[in-house]
Amino acid sequence: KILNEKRDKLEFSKVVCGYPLSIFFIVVNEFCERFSYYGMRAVLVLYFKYFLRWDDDLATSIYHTFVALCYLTPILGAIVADSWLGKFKTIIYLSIVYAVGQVAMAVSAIHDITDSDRDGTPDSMTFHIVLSMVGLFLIALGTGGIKPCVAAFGGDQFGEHQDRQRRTFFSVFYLCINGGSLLSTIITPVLRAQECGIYSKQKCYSLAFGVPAALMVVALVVFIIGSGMYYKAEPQGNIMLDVCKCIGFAIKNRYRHRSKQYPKRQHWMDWAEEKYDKLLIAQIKMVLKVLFLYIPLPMFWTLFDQKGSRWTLQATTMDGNFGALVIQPDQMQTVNPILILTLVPIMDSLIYPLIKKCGLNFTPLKRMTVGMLLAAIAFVCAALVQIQIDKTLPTFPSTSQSQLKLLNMGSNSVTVKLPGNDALILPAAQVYPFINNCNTKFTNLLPETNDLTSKPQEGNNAIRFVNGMKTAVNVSTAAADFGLIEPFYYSNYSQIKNGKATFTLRSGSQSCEYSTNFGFGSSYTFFIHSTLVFGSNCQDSVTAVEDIKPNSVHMALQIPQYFFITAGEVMFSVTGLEFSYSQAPSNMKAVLQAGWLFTVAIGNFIVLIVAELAKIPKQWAEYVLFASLLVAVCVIFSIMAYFYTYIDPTEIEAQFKKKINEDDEDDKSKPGKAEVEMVKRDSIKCHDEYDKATQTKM
Ligand SMILES: CC(C)C[C@H](NC(=O)[C@@H](N)Cc1ccccc1)C(=O)O
Repeated sequence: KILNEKRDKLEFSKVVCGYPLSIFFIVVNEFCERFSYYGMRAVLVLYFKYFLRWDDDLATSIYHTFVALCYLTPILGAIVADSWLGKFKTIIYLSIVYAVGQVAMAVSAIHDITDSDRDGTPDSMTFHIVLSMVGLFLIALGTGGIKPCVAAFGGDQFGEHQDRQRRTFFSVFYLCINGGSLLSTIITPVLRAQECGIYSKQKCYSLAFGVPAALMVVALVVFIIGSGMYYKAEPQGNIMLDVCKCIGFAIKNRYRHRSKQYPKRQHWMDWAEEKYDKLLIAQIKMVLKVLFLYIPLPMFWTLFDQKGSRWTLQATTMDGNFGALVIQPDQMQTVNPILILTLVPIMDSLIYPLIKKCGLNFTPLKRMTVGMLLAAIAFVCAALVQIQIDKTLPTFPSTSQSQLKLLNMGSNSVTVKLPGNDALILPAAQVYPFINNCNTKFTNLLPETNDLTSKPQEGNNAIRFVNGMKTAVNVSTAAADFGLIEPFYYSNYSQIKNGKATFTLRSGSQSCEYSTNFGFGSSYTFFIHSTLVFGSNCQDSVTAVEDIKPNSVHMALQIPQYFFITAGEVMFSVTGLEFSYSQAPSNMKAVLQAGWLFTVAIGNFIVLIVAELAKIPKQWAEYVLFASLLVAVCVIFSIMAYFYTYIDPTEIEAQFKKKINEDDEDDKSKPGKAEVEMVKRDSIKCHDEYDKATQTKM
């Protein structure tokens, strides 16, 4: 039967350069699917915030819940595939669900549908919220459900002696994931920035969701085109139910025979032998061994997934000016897929063969251990960068202090005497920041509200104007309106992006322009002199007073941490994907892929919990804490890995099946008591063969 299976696999698809042609359809499907997923994800928070008008907290919570759900649903997909529909049908049905979800998202983002008064804003937000939540649920079900199936289905296309090709397939598969995600994270934000609409023009979220929806349909069509070439392993009944029942029986039976009079068995699962097939017991042992090894793995993902949160926040306090190119903080994340696209081929064709040539046996579990260490190094790099950033941050008043800023609006310097302080000379048009304890009282000072207590967000610059003229002045730019500023009063802060900004100062029908350049994360108070003459150049009549310095640590300093985390990802994730396939019994390939993805979900939950619980005041210390935790987990993992013995599930299954066939034949000729004895003998023999097949250690 096994030999037939092997022959079948090769007969199903044409072979090109030693690879089954069917693989082409699977990797193209993965490319389009990841484009669809990451493209939609790239604009999701902005959609929540600006289209559905949710606040930051709600938008972030729903976003993380959605991501976590996408890594929990693989379990569902895997059970359906391995026990009921088979991988092929599961991929088809869940891809349809997925595409419907993406279309629902695109439709939910058409503001014209409920904009009956045609003012550009939806009139029934409930419609858009409900439709988008249904859409997200279907997407989570679809993307998570097919994820373990597509990888395992790809692995299934290879024959038993195509280990090398199968390893290369998993690398190419990973390249496609990152190629798709890289393209979409660049393209969909551009689509979102377009304006579209029937009655009124608004930011085009429907297009930003519509293109990923179209790509998901393409993914489905490509997968169906390959249909005739795939090797489709049949599902073997409700395997998960059998597994649970078998484990339950083994535990119960062990408990019933807990007294010392009963001889011990090699493995606690052997207590299921009275009722269950030896092959099933052996398969469960294989799965449990791998799942046990997975226990420390979520810690890697905990660090890995902070790229999107902590590291992006770190980038907002850095300078993204790369000469001709200005990088926004969230665009730094694209460094990860770019590095994947370069590192995977380098590792596969250079580093791993070189290590092999040096006579070192760089086994999958060793690679994963090194991957974890590299991720820890990435966090040490992040901590070092953070220390540099902290040195450039302004000092803000603590909770027991207050800050006073004195601005000399006159044209001469003045002497200021503050209670309990020496007199100071304040030059014209200058600000003097003064931090004092709250119990010091100042009188006769202009009350100032809404001053900054932290660096401006997202690399923006916080700008305000102080009017030193005797007439009210209106100030505006293309990006912000500061409104009418009364004489000797100040405007609120407005957020201005980096680059050149031109401000128009207007009084009645007269106006003049003032231009200046901004970096990232600065704050300025622009003081309008009393001497300003409208109609002339007002460049010399406005003084920029720097409240907070622009970010001076360059974003390029984040590249080493991205390099190490991505090198770690290549060693850990690409290897783990293949390891989960190769160590799984034939009827539980998708289930083990889902187990692997489950470690990603747990890692994401740990990020949420740690972010809430561990309120470490210094960000660099938090990075060091995470790095240390991963090193500790890595030590535990390497010990566990040392005791792990690699198996060849196909060989073990073949031996068991052979024995069962022989037993069947013997059954016909030797019924009765002799048969029981022989099964016992064979069982011992099978265990010996199992042991022989599991010789290689870490
Ligand atoms: C976490 C998943 C198991 C692995 C995989 N993700 C990646 O390969 C990331 N490098 C992709 C990426 C793209 C853009 C920004 C950050 C990460 C997956 O999605 O299957």
